[in-house]
Amino acid sequence: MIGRLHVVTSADGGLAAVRAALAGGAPVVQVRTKTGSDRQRYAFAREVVLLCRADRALCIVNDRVDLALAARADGTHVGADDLPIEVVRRIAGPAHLIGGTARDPVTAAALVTAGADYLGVGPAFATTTKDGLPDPIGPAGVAAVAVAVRVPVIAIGGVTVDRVPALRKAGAHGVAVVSAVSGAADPAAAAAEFLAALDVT
Ligand SMILES: Cc1ncc(COP(=O)(O)OP(=O)(O)O)c(N)n1
Ligand SMILES: Cc1nc(C(=O)O)sc1CCOP(=O)(O)O
Ligand SMILES: [Mg+2]
Repeated sequence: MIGRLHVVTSADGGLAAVRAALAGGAPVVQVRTKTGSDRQRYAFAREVVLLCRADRALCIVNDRVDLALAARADGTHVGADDLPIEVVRRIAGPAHLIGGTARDPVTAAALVTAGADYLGVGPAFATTTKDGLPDPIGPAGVAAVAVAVRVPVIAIGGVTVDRVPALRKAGAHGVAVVSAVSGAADPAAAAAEFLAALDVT
């Protein structure tokens, strides 16, 4: 089963935050880059893959299965504007982890049928990290998806340590966070606090 804490890299986040999050015990790091040349994005992803390997953590690349495969990452997370999950599966093969973004149960079920190994579900709460998101679905929206699928649900969007219990009660297997870890003054301590809240020791 995939890890319960997915630390997503921040737009301005470099390797220092990734190193610290891994030192704090993060089991999964998601490389989320939206700017830069493919060469730069590949180089960053590859560095994160190597850091994750050294700490026995998984590395997942957002949006781009080509970058994920080039960097030898463990998986790819795709959203509504990215390649369809069945295409990612065809390209990447059966061992590659594939996550999909779902905001409602119908979409969630379709993504699982298409081959998603886990779902990122949100925005659970309001966030300033990403523009253009729909209204937060809250723990109730996360629960609606969680009961509809049999793959792990990872809640994302405005997740803080204090909000973890409500999300776990809603059926979330885990959480994905950008600002609360990658943007924290002490990402190692922040990751460790999340893991404690998630009952991962
Ligand atoms: C775990 C997780 N869930 C959802 C998302 C959002 O992905 P996506 O829809 O591809 O949007 P961007 O992150 O690309 O803006 C995610 N990254 N991780
Ligand atoms: C990247 C992203 N995707 C979301 C979605 O709901 O699809 S919410 C989000 C931002 C999460 O950042 P933070 O932990 O700082 O709120
Ligand atoms: Mg994406």
